[in-house]
Amino acid sequence: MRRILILGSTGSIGTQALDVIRANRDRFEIVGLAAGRDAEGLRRQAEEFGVAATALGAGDAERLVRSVEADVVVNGITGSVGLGPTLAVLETGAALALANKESLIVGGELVTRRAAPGQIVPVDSEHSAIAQCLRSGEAGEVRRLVLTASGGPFRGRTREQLREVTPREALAHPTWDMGRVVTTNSATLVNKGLEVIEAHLLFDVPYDRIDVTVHPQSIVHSMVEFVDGSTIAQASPPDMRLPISLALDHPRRVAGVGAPLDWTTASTWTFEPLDTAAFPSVSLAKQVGVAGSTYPAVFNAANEQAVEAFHDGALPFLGIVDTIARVVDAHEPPAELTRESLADAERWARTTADRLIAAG
Ligand SMILES: NC(=O)C1=CN([C@@H]2O[C@H](COP(=O)(O)OP(=O)(O)OC[C@H]3O[C@@H](n4cnc5c(N)ncnc54)[C@H](OP(=O)(O)O)[C@@H]3O)[C@@H](O)[C@H]2O)C=CC1
Ligand SMILES: CC(=O)[C@@H](O)[C@H](O)COP(=O)(O)O
Ligand SMILES: [Mn+2]
Repeated sequence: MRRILILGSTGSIGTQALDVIRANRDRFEIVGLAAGRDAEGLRRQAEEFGVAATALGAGDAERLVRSVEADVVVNGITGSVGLGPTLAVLETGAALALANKESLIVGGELVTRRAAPGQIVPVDSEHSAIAQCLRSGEAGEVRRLVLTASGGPFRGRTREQLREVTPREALAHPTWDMGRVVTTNSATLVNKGLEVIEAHLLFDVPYDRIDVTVHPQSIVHSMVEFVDGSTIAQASPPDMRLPISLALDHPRRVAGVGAPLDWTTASTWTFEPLDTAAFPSVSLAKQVGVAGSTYPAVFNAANEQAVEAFHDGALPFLGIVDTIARVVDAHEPPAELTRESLADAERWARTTADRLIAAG
C-alpha cells in the first residue's frame, strides 16, 4: 500500500490523482491533502477519503509535508509558490510526483542537487513520456529529446492575428482540460518553453539537443531519438491520469487507468514545425535556460504576473511574452544562486513586470 500526500488536491492534477486513487483503493492510501484557498472542497475530499491531515496555503502544505509520513507526495500546486513544498519533499526522502514544473525550473540546481537519483518522478505528460521512452536505453545512446506541443488554441495564426485574442479564447485548449495558468501558458507556448527547461533539468540533455514539434492531436506525448537513428515515442489518448498513475506507483503501471488507442478506425497524426515568429517564447526560454542562475525564475515570475494581468484585462495577449522578454533583458543575476538571491530576483521580476504592465 503506497501512502500518498497530495498538494493542490482541489485542482486539475489533484482531482485526477484522486480519481486514480478512488479506483485503486487497494493500492493507495491518502495520508494528507492540501489546497490553496478552497477550504470547502478540501473538507469534502478529506471526508470522502477519511483523511485527518489537511493544509491550506503553501506554507501550511510545507508543514504538512514535514509532519506526515508519505511514500509519494504529488506536487500539483500551480506556480513558483510550489518551490518550498518541493524542497521539503526532497528533504523527507519521499518520492516527488512532480506536476508543479515551476518549482523545478525556478529552483534549478537548488532542486536538482537535493534530489536523490530517481526521487523526482515527472507527472508532466511530455516528461513522463520521455521517462518511459528512456526506460530501456543508456544515457550515452540518447541523441535528442523531442517534446510535442499541441500548438494551443491559436495554432496557425500569425502574430498580427494574435493581437486581439481574449482570455476566454486563450482558455479554450484544443486537447487538455487544465487549470487557468497552464492553459494560458499553452496558448502563448510559454508552457513549452518551461517544459524545455524542465526536460534539461530532469534528463541532463543540453539545450541544443532538445527540440519541439507541434502535434495538434496530443497523442504522441514526446519522443527520444537515439544515436542509431531510432526514435521511441510514447502514445496514448490525452488523459493525465496515465502519467499521474505512473508517478503514484512508480515504476509499476496501474491497469485500466486510461483508454488505449483505437487502431480499428482511421486516424491521422500530424507534426509540423513551431512558428517561432508568432510564438517566440520557446526560443526565449531556451536562452534563459542556457543563461541559468536566476534567469529561469525571472522568466517564470514575469510570466505569472503577466498572465494575471492578461486575465484582469490589463495586458493584451501579445503583451505576456513581450513583458517576459523585457524583464529578462533588464535582469542582472546575482553572484551566487541561493534561496535568498532567488527570492530577491523573483521579487524584482514581479515588481518590474508590474511596472512595465502599468506603464502600458
Ligand atoms: N492540469 C494538467 O493537466 C497539468 C498540469 N501541470 C502542472 O501541474 C500544476 C497544477 O496545475 P493544475 O492542476 O492544472 O492547476 P489548477 O489551477 O487546476 O490547480 C492548482 C492547485 O494548486 C492549489 N494552489 C494554488 N495556489 C496555492 C498556494 N498558494 N498554496 C497551496 N496550494 C495552492 C489550488 O488550490 P485551490 O483550489 O484551493 O485554489 C489547486 O488545488 C501546474 O504547475 C501545471 O503547470 C502539468 C501538466 C498537466
Ligand atoms: C498535459 C500537459 O502535460 C500539459 O502541460 C500540456 O503539455 C499542455 O499542452 P501544450 O502545452 O502542448 O498545448
Ligand atoms: Mn506538459
